[in-house]
Amino acid sequence: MLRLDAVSHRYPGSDVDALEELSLQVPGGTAMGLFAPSGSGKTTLMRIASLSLRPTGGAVTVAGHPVSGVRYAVPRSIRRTMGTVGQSPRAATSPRLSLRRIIAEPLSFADGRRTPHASAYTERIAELADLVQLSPDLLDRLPHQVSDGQLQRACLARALALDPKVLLCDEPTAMLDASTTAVIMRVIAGRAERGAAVLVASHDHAVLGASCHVLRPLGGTE
Ligand SMILES: Nc1ncnc2c1ncn2[C@@H]1O[C@H](COP(=O)(O)OP(=O)(O)OP(=O)(O)O)[C@@H](O)[C@H]1O
Repeated sequence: MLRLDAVSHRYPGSDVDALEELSLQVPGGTAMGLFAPSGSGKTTLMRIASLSLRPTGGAVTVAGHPVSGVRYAVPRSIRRTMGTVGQSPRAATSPRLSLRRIIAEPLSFADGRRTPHASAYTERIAELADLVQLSPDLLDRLPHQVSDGQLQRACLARALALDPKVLLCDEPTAMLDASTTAVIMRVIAGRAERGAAVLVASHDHAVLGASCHVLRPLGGTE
């Protein structure tokens, strides 16, 4: 479960809040769609929810653990239950890693390896590629050798590699065609059916409405 209580954020040097006292709760088994027009603070919120940005006010709780302390962290065991997908797969991947190694990243790091090690996870990578409908012949290509949609499928496979209990997606289908959008949103919604707390932010109401049980506007009431 993911919970945000009165979370606010003001960037240094700014005199307005990018995000103002937002509270929401995403229970396990729920896909919540957050309808968020451009500039409304969607990315700020998703960075806070994924613990990559410390809010200037309010509190975040992941799976019952309040996030706190100097490092603003949760125990590694909890951190590993969180998966994230961003809007730009190119910004989220190393250009030097094959898709196979990109998917192997969380599996490798969870096992204490310092670099992604695909050959140790052949079966799991094949299973994840199948889930996101990424054909096996693409797995040995580098990011510049595949389309944005194919790379985003690899990013989603990577986010699902450790079976996350919380899945956070910031505009996961921005710039993708309709068929890739449908696959990606179906897989994301399927994760909620398997018990995860899923939060998807998008400016596209139709995309959210087709896949999320709960829809709410950013800044609106729950
Ligand atoms: N690093 C930053 N420093 C100062 N202001 C920022 C910074 N990042 C974002 N902002 C401001 O915070 C507000 C919210 O930005 P955010 O990126 O969260 O919005 P968004 O809803 O994701 O928009 P978009 O869909 O256009 O990416 C905007 O007014 C933006 O200009």
